[in-house]
Amino acid sequence: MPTALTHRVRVLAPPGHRHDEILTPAALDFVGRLTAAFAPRRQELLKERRRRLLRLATGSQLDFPMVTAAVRDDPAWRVAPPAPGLTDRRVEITGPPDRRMTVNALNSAARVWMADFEDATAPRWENIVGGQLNLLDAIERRIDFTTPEGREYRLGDRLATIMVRPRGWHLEEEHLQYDGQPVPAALVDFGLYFFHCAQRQMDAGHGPYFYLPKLENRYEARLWNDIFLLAQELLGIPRGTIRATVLIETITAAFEMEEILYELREHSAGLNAGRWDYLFSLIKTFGHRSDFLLPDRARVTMTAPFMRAYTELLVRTCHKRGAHAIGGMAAQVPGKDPAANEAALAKVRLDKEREAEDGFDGSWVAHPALVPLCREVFDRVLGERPHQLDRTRDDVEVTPADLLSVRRISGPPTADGVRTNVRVALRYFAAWLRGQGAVAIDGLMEDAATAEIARVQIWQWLRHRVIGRETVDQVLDEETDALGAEYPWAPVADIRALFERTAMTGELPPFFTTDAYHRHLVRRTEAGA
Ligand SMILES: CC(=O)SCCNC(=O)CCNC(=O)[C@H](O)C(C)(C)COP(=O)(O)OP(=O)(O)OC[C@H]1O[C@@H](n2cnc3c(N)ncnc32)[C@H](O)[C@@H]1OP(=O)(O)O
Ligand SMILES: O=CC(=O)O
Ligand SMILES: [Mg+2]
Repeated sequence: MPTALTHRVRVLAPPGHRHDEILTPAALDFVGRLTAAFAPRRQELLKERRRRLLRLATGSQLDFPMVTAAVRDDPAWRVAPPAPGLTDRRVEITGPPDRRMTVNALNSAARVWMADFEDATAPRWENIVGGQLNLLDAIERRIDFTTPEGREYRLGDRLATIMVRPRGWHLEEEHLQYDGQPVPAALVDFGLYFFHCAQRQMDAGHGPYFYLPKLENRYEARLWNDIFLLAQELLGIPRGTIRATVLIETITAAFEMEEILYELREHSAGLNAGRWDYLFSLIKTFGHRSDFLLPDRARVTMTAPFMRAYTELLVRTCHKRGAHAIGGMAAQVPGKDPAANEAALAKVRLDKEREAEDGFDGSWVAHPALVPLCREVFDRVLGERPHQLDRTRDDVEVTPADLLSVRRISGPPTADGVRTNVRVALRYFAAWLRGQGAVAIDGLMEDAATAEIARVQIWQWLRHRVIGRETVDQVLDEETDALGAEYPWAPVADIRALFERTAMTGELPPFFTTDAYHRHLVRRTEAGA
């Protein structure tokens, strides 16, 4: 590599156990190079996000872009063929890369494990560096451990393929700075993993594989592609080794699915239907419009016409281009009560059956106990085939109006719906501030995406006066008290203030995570390593 940039990259955090194995001068230099090359473009794209949001708020219409019609109409291009370990993706488990869950996920019999630095991780510095260490240790097969209670965690023989999801473009990593500015969090997560594990993964017969979250348009996909090209070049890894599945989880990206595949075509591993952020994005983008008023979250299911339009278009687009279409996350997780458990499994089964029948090539589960269920459902449809890319879904025709036909399921929120959103948001915030990015609340998996829905729904209902401020204040009082009683450790005043700032203000803050990160998770030291 050319001259080192190490002196321009600084770690502003107290040294942690084994952090020096991840934050090596060479790894920091690599992240610094990516930052130098791409941070300005990221800034520009974030500005464009804000400009577009404003245009959409002031009457501009969403449509499939005219300027890229030639890309959509050209029948010739295809994405790269599936890379080793990514041909058969019928079951994918997701979760944060904490040590115990890393072993459990890899052993879960899922084909793929999405190691998540994003929706399922609260971005405390220890979680970020610790997650990288766990990945490295797992790939090196030195992660086995025994708990003080004598429980053994050992990697088995057949492990899931690892795909890493870095944080989204909106987040920054305050504990790592380049020329005195925080490094884009996405480049920290991508860069450290790629630096340490790309070659190791190739030696083990796989490769450096990623999930890319919260993209809003084709330019953001192009940015990732350029990052991949430079990263491969800097480390002497053959061009086209990286593979990435893009989550279609913003309403604007849904209008550019084909273009996103095109931009990433030599590194593409298909698209995933990230339903929770998709709903969040829809409310955030059109929250000011009364025709986008949504009812209780529990009523907005995947069978709503606009959600079906989105998933059908995703399968059609992927298969037209030889790319895998991966289904999303049913939120139900197994619990201790047998009846509730049975009901949860039945709901997950229905969800996976619909996806498999629609043509998806595999889907996500949130818990190891759901792996057999998802596999069984996809086995039934796929049989011996590794995927169903041959199902081209030429029957599907989706118009912009179909993607935006929210009005067809509208209706007023119920008292239960209001309480559930307040309760979930407060409880999730408590977990997140404590360093846990995914939790089970009342039998449902909650993570950053679902918590975002909870708080923006309250904002939207207040904005359109379908609920009154007094109602929310009263529920908030009750639920804050309940939280304090149940979790005496929780900083209830901070949590309540976070809710008020992100759900009860005139102007909707784009993400609760950016606010909460800066106020509560940053522990910067000026005299770091
Ligand atoms: C919108 C989206 O982006 S979805 C994707 C992001 N979200 C996620 O990835 C959430 C993933 N799931 C989870 O984090 C967890 O399942 C939770 C938090 C919802 C529930 O976790 P728990 O309360 O620990 O569940 P439970 O007690 O039933 O776990 C039983 C065992 O399964 C393990 N386990 C549960 N979920 C997972 C998982 N996703 N990956 C690996 N292991 C898991 C637990 O670690 C525990 O292991 P142990 O017996 O060795 O201690
Ligand atoms: O990341 C997945 C989602 O549903 O959001
Ligand atoms: Mg998401």
